[in-house]
Amino acid sequence: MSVLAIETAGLRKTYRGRRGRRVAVQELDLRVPAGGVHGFLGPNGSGKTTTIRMLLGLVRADAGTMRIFGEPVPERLPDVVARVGAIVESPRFFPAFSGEKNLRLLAGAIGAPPARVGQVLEQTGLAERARDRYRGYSLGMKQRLAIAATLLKSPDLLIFDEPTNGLDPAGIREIRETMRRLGEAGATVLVSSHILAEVEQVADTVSIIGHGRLLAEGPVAQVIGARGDLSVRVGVADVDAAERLLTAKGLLVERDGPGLRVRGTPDPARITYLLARQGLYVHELVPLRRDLESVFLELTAGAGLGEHPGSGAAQPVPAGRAGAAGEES
Ligand SMILES: Nc1ncnc2c1ncn2[C@@H]1O[C@H](COP(=O)(O)OP(=O)(O)OP(=O)(O)O)[C@@H](O)[C@H]1O
Repeated sequence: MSVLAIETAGLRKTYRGRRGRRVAVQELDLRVPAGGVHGFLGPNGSGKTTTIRMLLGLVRADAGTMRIFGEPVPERLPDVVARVGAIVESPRFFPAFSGEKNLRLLAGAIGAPPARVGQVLEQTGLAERARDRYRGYSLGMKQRLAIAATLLKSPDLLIFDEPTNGLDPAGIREIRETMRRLGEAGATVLVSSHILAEVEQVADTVSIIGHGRLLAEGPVAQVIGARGDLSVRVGVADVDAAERLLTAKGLLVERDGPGLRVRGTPDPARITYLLARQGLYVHELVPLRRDLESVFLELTAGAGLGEHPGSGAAQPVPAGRAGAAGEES
């Protein structure tokens, strides 16, 4: 079996403050395969940042073990740190210098070859604006420059904590494309987020946490597919007759607006056949798949997270994505 990029077992962290103890991470077993993009998902306050900070040796764990590329951390962090690039907080750049000059200075400071600067500017899509001053950059460009900076030392593992916070849709798309390129080039990208729509399109695998515990993990398709059935939306003129007929044939049918919804992963071909045989012709037949957003809501609600105000678990499904019901496959 190949070595995992990140592996934690029984990880636990409790903060002690004036208002008592707060369990941030509990018995967390995280497994991030090497290569590709891994979404680390959970509502606000579910323990993502704490986990990342423990992995990077910025916060001490109370219990459990952690490995990066098979090396126990924080003990062996000095041995693996050269293979890890992370953006946990916004890095500082000189506003009056260009993006390129900022990266040259940084490359010199960390001993990265100067030729690397041009490469990382290309990788993050900043080459065209490389000579512009940093202070004129959009938020998305600033964030991409931060990613470029972490790429200078050619890390095998990149850790991004909520990298799209505060970005507009164009900025979000740029970051997403950058992550996808890095994952495809063979790096492991761990990206934390509470906004699933952003991660679903780019992640190969995901871990979903709530209250510091792992709720689900695996390839995106598997995490979605393992939970619940697929359904088919059926548009037909005589809805009553179609409903009676399909129900009589043992299908799970319910009304869905002007049409019907057939649940239980039915075969669309069988639906058209049954209806057409009785002269009921289908004018719409849409297989609907669940998306990660609905799985996430279900999981976090099940963990008692769904009703927390501001928990992020109750993120409204963005316009144009009607959750489980609205995604065409
Ligand atoms: N330094 C700290 N002292 C006390 N409590 C903390 C500290 N840092 C985090 N916490 C608490 O630990 C819990 C987990 O927080 P954490 O920041 O790890 O979650 P998160 O999933 O990254 O959330 P977000 O998406 O909001 O960043 C929260 O309840 C938070 O209030």
